[in-house]
Amino acid sequence: MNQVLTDHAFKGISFRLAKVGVILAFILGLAMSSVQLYLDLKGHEESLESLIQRVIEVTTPPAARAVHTLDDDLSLEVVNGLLAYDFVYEVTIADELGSVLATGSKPRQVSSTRWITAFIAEDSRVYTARLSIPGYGDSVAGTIRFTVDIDVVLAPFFNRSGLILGAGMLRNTLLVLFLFFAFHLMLTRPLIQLVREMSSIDLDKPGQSRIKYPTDHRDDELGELVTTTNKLLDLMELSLAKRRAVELALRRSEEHIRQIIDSLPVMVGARNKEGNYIFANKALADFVGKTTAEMQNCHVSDLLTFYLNDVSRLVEIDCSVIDGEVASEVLEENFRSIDGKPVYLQTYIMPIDFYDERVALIVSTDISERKQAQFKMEFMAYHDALTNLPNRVHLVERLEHELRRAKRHGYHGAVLFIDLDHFKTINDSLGHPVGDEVLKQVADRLQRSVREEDLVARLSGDEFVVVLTVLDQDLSVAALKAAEIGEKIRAKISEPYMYDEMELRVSGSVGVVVYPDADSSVHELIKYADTAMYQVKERGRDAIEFFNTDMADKVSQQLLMEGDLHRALEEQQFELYYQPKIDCLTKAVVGAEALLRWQHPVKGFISPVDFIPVLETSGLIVDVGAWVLIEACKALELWQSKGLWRNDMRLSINISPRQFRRKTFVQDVSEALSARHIPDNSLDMEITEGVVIQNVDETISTMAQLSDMGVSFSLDDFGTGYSSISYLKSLPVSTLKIDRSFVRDIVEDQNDRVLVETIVTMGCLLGMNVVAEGVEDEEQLRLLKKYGCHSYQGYLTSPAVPIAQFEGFLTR
Ligand SMILES: Nc1nc2c(ncn2[C@@H]2O[C@H](COP(=O)(O)O[C@H]3[C@@H](O)[C@H](n4cnc5c(=O)[nH]c(N)nc54)O[C@@H]3COP(=O)(O)O)[C@@H](O)[C@H]2O)c(=O)[nH]1
Repeated sequence: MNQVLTDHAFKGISFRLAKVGVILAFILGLAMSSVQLYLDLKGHEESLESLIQRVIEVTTPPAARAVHTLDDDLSLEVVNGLLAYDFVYEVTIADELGSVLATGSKPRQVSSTRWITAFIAEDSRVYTARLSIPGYGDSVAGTIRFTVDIDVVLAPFFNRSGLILGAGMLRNTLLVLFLFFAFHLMLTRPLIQLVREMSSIDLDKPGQSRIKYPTDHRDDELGELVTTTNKLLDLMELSLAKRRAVELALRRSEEHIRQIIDSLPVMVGARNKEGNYIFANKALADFVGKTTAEMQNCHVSDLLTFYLNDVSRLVEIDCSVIDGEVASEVLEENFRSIDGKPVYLQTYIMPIDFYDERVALIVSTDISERKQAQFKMEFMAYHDALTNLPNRVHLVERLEHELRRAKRHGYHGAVLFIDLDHFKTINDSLGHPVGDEVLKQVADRLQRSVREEDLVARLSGDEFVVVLTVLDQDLSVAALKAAEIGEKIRAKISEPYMYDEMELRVSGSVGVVVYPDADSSVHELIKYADTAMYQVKERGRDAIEFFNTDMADKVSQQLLMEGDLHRALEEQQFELYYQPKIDCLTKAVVGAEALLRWQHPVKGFISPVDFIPVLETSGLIVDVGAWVLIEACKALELWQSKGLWRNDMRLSINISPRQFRRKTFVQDVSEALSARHIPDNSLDMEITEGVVIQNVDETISTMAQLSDMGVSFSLDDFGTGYSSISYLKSLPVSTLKIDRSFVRDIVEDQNDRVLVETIVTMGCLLGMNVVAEGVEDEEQLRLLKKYGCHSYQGYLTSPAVPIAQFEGFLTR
């Protein structure tokens, strides 16, 4: 403590002020003393000169006399007289010729001030006076010369100067001491007290600490300092309270944000450029099996051990995002969970400033379910749901690849088109589950019959395609091998199938085409194999047939027609003809069927029997069917406006299965109906059993929606297909149409008569209208009337005719 005080004393303001005072006093004292001494010195100089003058005045007359009289004694007396002065130490009297008459000297006094005298004046000074004798004019009789010791002359000056300087020093010293104590008492001590008090302030509670006023300093600057300091303490307390409140709010908000981030179902983390996690939310920590605290500073490579991609690449991406080389990155990350399941994350990486560091913010979402669904969809897009075999899309892609490969390497492969014979019978008689089981077993047998590098695909229903890749470089050897494998496949298909202890038998018709075949495309190859397969069917089924040139002609004709049909739609070569439907009893017109006609610009009229199947296979039937719908509505509006159409009449249009299955079909019909002012319930749609049995539930739903719009349904070609009462009951069908193949031979063929009668009875029992088509003569009509058939259409009354002709018919 004493040391501190001593330190304070010498470093304190009092000492420094005293020091400054002393230096100033010293400088001032020195300056004043110097002036005073200088003036003193000048005074002395003047006194000396007047003394010397007086000495010369007193001494020269006797000295002149002594020279004049050559009186040595007198001269000596004068010399001794001068030496009597304490400041004269050498005297010489000489005549006019310079001969010394008398001389004298005395030793110089020892003096400590002689060096000062030499410094401020000179050591000695020589005076010479001319000696002249009164009455002899100005003639010089001789000279008297004496040397003055200046130090002796200045001795009184030195004495007084010492006194002045000593007194000044003493005064200054006393002044310093006084100032030091005064400053110490009045300034340093109270300041030290203030410093002590300030050091003892509790900085956590500045408002509770008070600085005391030093005694007798309440109203001066120190008092002011204390008052200001106390106010400052209050302000500090206030700002501390505010800061604490802000900190608390910040902490709470941080906790809330943390809670929110932890509750997010997405994984949020932040990694620095070294790949260390500096933040992780709960979802992320859970994902890697750690706590959020444990995640801190963990390196990405230590955490993502079950990561299936390249971890070092992650760090590279982080760095490029942090350095701003890329704005952000979206990755799909692939993991394998502990139980071996694949886990997919979609991860966004973007830069953020996290405290004082720029890091990569990682936000990952688990997209495993979406990915699985996507894989499933991708699989479904390329595979058949029943057999899991590749579907048509897959087949086309793979065959394109194989075709290119075969052309490049100069070898041959083969496409086998397989269709099961009478498979429909199994489906119809034993039900779809049995049919499905057979199809699965066929798929299995096909796969077992070929190599792994070959492809087995299911096109639709009971149609399969096998691609035999890399058979041989020689065409005939390749064809032979294809025939052998085709035969093996056919034999395998013919083996019995077991279902619920039932033995089922199915055969297969196989069409084969060897590729590459000229410049045939994949679609052409499939078509060729399909054509060859049809050839087998026509020749009696359960065999193999290779595609040949006759078939090629047929196919190319079909392809040509496809092109013509595209143009026909664009160039409006189609026309609708109308065939009246007649009430069997009253012969009144009860409606009509709209039938499509095509007038080819070169080939003339082409039968729908030839072009409708091409429209179907090419998919053009959808656009053409839409055109038919619009044209029919237009006609209905016209007839309504002309008063030709009665409210109980219906116009039927044919709807192809492909058109009916369109997702937008209901909407297309709704738009077509609302675009025209047509009578309510005037449109009828003829659908075949093929439409219905593909998906009964969906068909019922579509039909129900259309029924709500006033559309009625007729089941076309009834009797040629499934003809099941079970689905007839559940369908909103109002009319059964007896196929013209049964009407044609009704007069001659007992079986057809029975069949037609059964259909009519069944229709009546179900409360449906029954229409017979293809009625060409009165006998057929008579029988139909007899069986209770409601109406008919046929050449007996009118074939399908152009609209103008039909309008004439309606008018009549
Ligand atoms: N999806 C669509 N299919 C359509 C459309 N227009 C016609 N078709 C279908 O084409 C097939 C052949 O039709 P078409 O050559 O027009 O034959 C129809 C009649 O002309 C014919 N018919 C009518 N009366 C007689 C007759 O007394 N004798 C006889 N030999 N033939 C006759 O029958 C056909 C009507 O068939 P259906 O539709 O089953 O009532 C045919 O399958 C049409 O369906 C279309 O726009 N879309």
